[in-house]
Amino acid sequence: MLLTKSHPSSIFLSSTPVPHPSTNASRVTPLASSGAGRGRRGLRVSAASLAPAQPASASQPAAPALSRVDVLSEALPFIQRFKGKTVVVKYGGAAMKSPDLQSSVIRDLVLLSCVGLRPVLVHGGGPEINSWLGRVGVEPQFRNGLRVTDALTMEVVEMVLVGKVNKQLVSLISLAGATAVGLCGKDARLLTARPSPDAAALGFVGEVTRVDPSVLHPIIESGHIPVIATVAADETGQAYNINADTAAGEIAAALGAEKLLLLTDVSGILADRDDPGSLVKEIDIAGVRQMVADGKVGGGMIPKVECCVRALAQGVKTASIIDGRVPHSLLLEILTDEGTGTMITG
Ligand SMILES: Nc1ncnc2c1ncn2[C@@H]1O[C@H](COP(=O)(O)OP(=O)(O)O)[C@@H](O)[C@H]1O
Ligand SMILES: CC(=O)N[C@@H](CCC(=O)OP(=O)(O)O)C(=O)O
Repeated sequence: MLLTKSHPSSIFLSSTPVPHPSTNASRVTPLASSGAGRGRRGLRVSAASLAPAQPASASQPAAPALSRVDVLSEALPFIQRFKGKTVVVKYGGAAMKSPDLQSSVIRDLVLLSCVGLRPVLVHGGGPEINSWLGRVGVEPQFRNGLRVTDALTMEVVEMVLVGKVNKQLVSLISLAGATAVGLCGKDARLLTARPSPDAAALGFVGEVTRVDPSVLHPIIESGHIPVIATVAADETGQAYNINADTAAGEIAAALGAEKLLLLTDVSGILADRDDPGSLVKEIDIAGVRQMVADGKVGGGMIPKVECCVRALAQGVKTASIIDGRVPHSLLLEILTDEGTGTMITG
C-alpha cells in the first residue's frame, strides 16, 4: 500500500486536522473527544494552538490559552498508553545542523522522559564528520549511503561522534533539565561489530553482530536518558563505523522498544525524491522493498528503510521516518494521532 499527502508543515498552518490513514493497531485513538468539530483523531494542532498565550480575563481564559490546555489535556491518553515504554529515537546529522533545532529536539525528548516514557537517543553526525575530515584534507566518500572508512577516517569518526557530538547532546539534555549518560557501542560491549560484507570497498564500516543492552537497563531505570554514538569494536578491539540508523534499529529490537523513530532532514520517504510534496504517509514492508528495488529510495534513505524493516521483523511495534526540521515533530508523532512522516508497517 502506498499513500501520499502534502508536506507535513501544513499541519502547523492549517486549522483543519490532517487525517492519517491508520492501519496499525498500535496507533491509538484518544479515549474521548472533548470538543465539537474535532477530527477523527481527536487532536487538532492549529496555528492558534501554537500561538503565544494571550492575557486572560479574570473570569474566562482567552481562547488561545484554552487551546493550549486542550492540546495538553488530549495528550493524556497517549501519555497513558506509552508510559513506561521504551522509544528509540535516532537523531541524524542532517537534522542537527541548526543549534536552535537541536535544542528544540532535545527539549521534546526531555518532555517525553518527564511524562514517563523511556527515550533512548541514538545519534549520527555525518555532516560534522564531513566537516572535520575536510580539516584534515580528506574528501568524504559514500557508497549506498555508507561512508567509505579508511583508518584515518575511522579515527576522525570516533573522535567526532564519541568525543564531540555525543557530549554535546548530553550537555543539551542537562541544560533542558534532565540527565543523560553518553556512551558508544564499545561501552560494556553494547554493540559488537564485524566488517561489512562489502569491506573491500567500505573499509572499517561495520555491521552489528550482537547487541548487549544490559548496560542500558540500570541507566534507564535510574531515569537517565542513554545517548549512544554508534562506534563499536570487534572481538579484537578493532573499531568500526556503524551507520547510526542501522545501530538504532538493532538497539530498538534488543530493547523490545515500542517505537523506533528516525529523525532526518526530509519529510519522510518521498515517492519522487525531487518532489517534497510526494510524501509516502504509510507503506508496508513489501512496498518499501519495491521502492528500493525500483531505485526510488537511494542514498542515506536506504539504511533507514532497511533498519526499519529489520526492527519490525524483530518485534518493534512501529517504525517511522520523520522530519527533524519540523518543530516538535517528535511530540506530534508520539503524543498525537496526526503522524508527521512515513510509518512503515509490518
Ligand atoms: N525516496 C526518498 N525519499 C526521501 N529521501 C530520499 C529518498 N531517496 C534518497 N533520499 C535521500 O536520503 C536523505 C536522508 O538520509 P541522510 O542524509 O543519511 O540523513 P541523516 O543524516 O538524517 O541520517 C535525504 O536527504 C535524501 O537526499
Ligand atoms: C557507515 C556510516 O556511514 N556511518 C556514519 C555514522 C554516522 C551517521 O550515521 O550519521 P548520520 O545519521 O548523520 O548520517 C557516517 O560515518 O557518517
